[in-house]
This record gives sequence, structure tokens and C-alpha cells, in this order.
Amino acid sequence: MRVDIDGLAVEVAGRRLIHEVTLRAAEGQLIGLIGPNGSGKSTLLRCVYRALRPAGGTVRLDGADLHAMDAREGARLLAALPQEGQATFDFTVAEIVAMGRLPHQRGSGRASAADEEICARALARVGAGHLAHRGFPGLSGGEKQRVLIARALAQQPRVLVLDEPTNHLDIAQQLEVLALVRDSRLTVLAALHDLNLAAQHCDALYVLDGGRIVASGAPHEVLTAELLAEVFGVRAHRVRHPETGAVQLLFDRLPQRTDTPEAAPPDTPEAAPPGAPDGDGPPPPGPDGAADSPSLPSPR
Ligand SMILES: Nc1ncnc2c1ncn2[C@@H]1O[C@H](COP(=O)(O)OP(=O)(O)OP(=O)(O)O)[C@@H](O)[C@H]1O
Repeated sequence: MRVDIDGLAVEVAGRRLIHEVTLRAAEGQLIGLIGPNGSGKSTLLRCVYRALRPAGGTVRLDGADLHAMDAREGARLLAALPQEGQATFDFTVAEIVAMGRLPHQRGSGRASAADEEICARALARVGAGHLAHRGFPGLSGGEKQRVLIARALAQQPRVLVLDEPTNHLDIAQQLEVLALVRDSRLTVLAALHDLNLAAQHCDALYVLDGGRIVASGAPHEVLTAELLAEVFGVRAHRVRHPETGAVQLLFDRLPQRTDTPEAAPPDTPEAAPPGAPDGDGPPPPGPDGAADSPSLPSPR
């Protein structure tokens, strides 16, 4: 299912937080939303999953205005993992995941055998089947995150909206969750803080700063040293993943604005080591395709 966001504006408490956002997600694409803290990622996504109404503009799913649909219809098409999803619910894991089936139930709202099967499969997909009878509040942050992803999958939506889906997850689980999201073939909008994960897994990135989209495109087009300095205030070196070719980033602090070339001693960390690549360009691959990095220790 395609998602078209056009001229979206969002206001909270009379303050405009999102300005004129336009975003396109084709069927099955994974679109990453990146930006520094407070840039508006959660606010934009909250409007997409209907926790906030737009002050202007539209969100359309295959051309239909999402905010004009009734709640049940919207929930059958779009499921969300909100950032505030870590709130303590006094329910078991199985009950939390079963909530994902509510938009599909009519009448008594009782779960059918088919609903139970869908929930069990969703929990198994996130590797959390063994948690089904545990109380949600007693889970670790990572376990809660996986259960809430299972709830979103149990909803059987066409579009997934994920606010920091890798929050609280260890590195193996982060990779698992992103692979699972990819394999789901759903259209996905995901706010991500880890720019390397975003570069590796997303079809396109949209960069938010001050509530506005300031760049968009394929990860290798968007994640330039200039943009990362401007928007995130960091110095970034680009290298290529030796197997996938995806852009990957190595970060340093930017020199302080007060530092002048005269004031900085010649061997400060900001000074590039002799022979190091200068900034944005990917360094030439080594014999095995890996980018050489003279500053990294050799493997033991
Ligand atoms: N309910 C609210 N009332 C007032 N201001 C708000 C509210 N919600 C968000 N904001 C403000 O809107 C701006 C964007 O916040 P938002 O949470 O969308 O950013 P974010 O990019 O998701 O940040 P983070 O990366 O830290 O999660 C921030 O300045 C925030 O303080």
C-alpha cells in the first residue's frame, strides 16, 4: 500500500511543530525518518498513526485520506509502535498482543481460534513466544519492545509506523527486528536514531530538522558529510560496507566553533592523520573489499 503525505502541518498546544512535510512511500518500501533530538520525528509519526490530527495537509493510503476514515478502518490498514509504548500495562503478554486483533473483531469482540493463532505466530516471529504468559510490566525493555512489535504484526496492517523500533534492543535484536520488518513486505515508516542501521536497511531517508524535511533520497545521497555536520553537528567519514556496499559512517565531534586553525595544536584529534581520506568520499577498498582505516587497531 502506498503512503502519500502532502503538505502536512501539525500543531500542539498552539505551536506549529511540523511544517509542510511531503513524503512518499511506495508499496513495500522501508522509509527511514532521521533527525536530531527534538526535530519532530515522533510528532510527525504521531500524526500519521492518528494520535494527532493534522493542522493542514493530508496522509493518504492508496489515495484514501487516512484522517477521514473511521478508527476501525484506519486500524485495519495501519499499525503503530509508538515511542511511549513502554508505558506499564497491567496485562499479560498474550493479552497485549490480542489487542492487535480488536480492529478485526465485530460483535462480542471475542478472540476466535484464528485470532489466537495469528497472535501466537506474531509472538513467535519476534522470538517472544515463551513470554506469552508473563506479565507485561515485568519484562525487560527489549522484551517489551518485541511484544509491542508482535502486537502491531498481529493487527495484520498494510502499513507499519515504527517510532524507534530498535530502542532497548541489543545489537542482534536490532538486526533481527529490521530484517523482520523488511521481510514483512509491508510499507514501513520508521524513525531511527542509528544512522548506520538506517543506511543499511532503508530504501529512502527523510531528514527532519526543526519540523521541516531538509533532505530526502537514497541513503548514500542523503548521508553526506555536509548534511551530517549541518543537521547533527558531527564530523562524519563515509565508508562502504564491505559486503553490501551500503554507506556506513564513522563519527567524530566537529571542531568547536571557537577553535581557530592557529589555536589548534597540530596533533589535535580534529587533524586528519596522514594518508586518511578527507571527509566525505569513501576510501578505496582494501584487497578484501574492506575500507582500510589507519586509525583502527589491527585485529588480534
Ligand atoms: N505535547 C507537546 N507539547 C509541547 N511541545 C511538544 C509536545 N510534543 C513535542 N513537543 C516539542 O516538539 C518538538 C519535536 O518533538 P518530537 O518528540 O517530535 O521530536 P523527536 O525528533 O521525535 O525527538 P527525539 O529524537 O528526542 O525523540 C520538541 O521541541 C518537543 O519539545
